Amino acid sequence: MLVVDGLTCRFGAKAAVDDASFEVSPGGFVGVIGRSGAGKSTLLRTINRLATPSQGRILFDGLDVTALRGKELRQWRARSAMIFQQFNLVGRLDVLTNVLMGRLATMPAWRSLLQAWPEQDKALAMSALEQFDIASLAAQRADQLSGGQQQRVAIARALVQQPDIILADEPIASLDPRNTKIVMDALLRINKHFGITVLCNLHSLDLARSYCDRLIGMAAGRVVFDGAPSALTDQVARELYDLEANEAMGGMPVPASAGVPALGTAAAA
Ligand SMILES: Nc1ncnc2c1ncn2[C@@H]1O[C@H](COP(=O)(O)OP(=O)(O)OP(=O)(O)O)[C@@H](O)[C@H]1O
Repeated sequence: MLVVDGLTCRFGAKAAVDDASFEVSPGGFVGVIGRSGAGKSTLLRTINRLATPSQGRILFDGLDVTALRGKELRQWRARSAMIFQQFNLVGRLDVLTNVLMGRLATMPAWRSLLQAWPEQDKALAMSALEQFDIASLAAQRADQLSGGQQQRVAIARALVQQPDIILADEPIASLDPRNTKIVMDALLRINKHFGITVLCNLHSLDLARSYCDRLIGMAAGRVVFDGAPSALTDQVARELYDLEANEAMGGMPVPASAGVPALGTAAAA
C-alpha cells in the first residue's frame, strides 16, 4: 500500500505539489489527471524520490520512503520503476541491453561494469520483450526504433525490475493514436497480468477514463478529485481542465478488451 500523506514539493516559493494526501492499494491502475503545470510530474518524481519532498511523508508497505538515503534509496527506486515520456533509453545500446539495465540494482558492481549479465536475467529480459511483441528487435540499437517500440522497451525494462509499483509520467505524450493504444495496453497488461500497481499521469481524460480504475485529479499542486472514473462528472472535469475540457475529452482509443490484453497481440509497430 502506498500512502502519500500531506506531501508538498516546493521549487523556491512555488509549491508544485501542495499538501497531497491519498492511498493506493496494491494492484490498482490509478490515473493522475489535470492540466499542464498541475503538478502531476512532480508528484510521481517525488514518490520515486527524483524530486525531494519539502514536507509530508510517503510510506510504502510501512517503509518511510521520505527518510531513505544511499543504498536503501537506490533499492526504493528499483521497487518504484519510472516510465518517462521520452523513454530514457540508451540509444547506442541494443534493445536487450536496455532491458537488462532494469536488473542493475540486483547485480554487484563488477558485473554491471563488465556487462556480464547472468543467463537468467537475459532470459527474463527476452521474456519481457516477448510480452510486448518486440523480441525480434532484441539486437537492434534502441535509437533505430519508432517511438512506440521504444516505449515498449522502456516498459519491458520496468517489468524486469520486478517493481512493486510503476510510475508512468505521460508515457504516451510523444506517440500517435495507434502507438498510444499499444503502450496503454502494455501498461494495462502489466497491471492485470502481473498485479503490479500502476500510477500513470495522463493529459487525456478520455484515455484515463478508459484505462484507469481510479482517478486522482490535480489542480495547482493540490488533489481536487479522488474517485472512480464514473464519479468524475463533466462539470468536475471542466473545472479540472478549465478551458481545456473539450480538448481533454477528445476521442481516444479504448483498451484492447474489457479484460487483460492478450499475450503477443500488439503488432511490432
Ligand atoms: N525543477 C523545477 N524547478 C522549478 N519549477 C518546477 C520544476 N519542476 C516543475 N516545476 C513547476 O512546478 C509546477 C508543476 O509542474 P509539473 O511538471 O509537475 O506539472 P505537470 O502537471 O506534470 O505538467 P505537464 O503536464 O505540463 O508535464 C509547474 O509550475 C512547473 O513549472
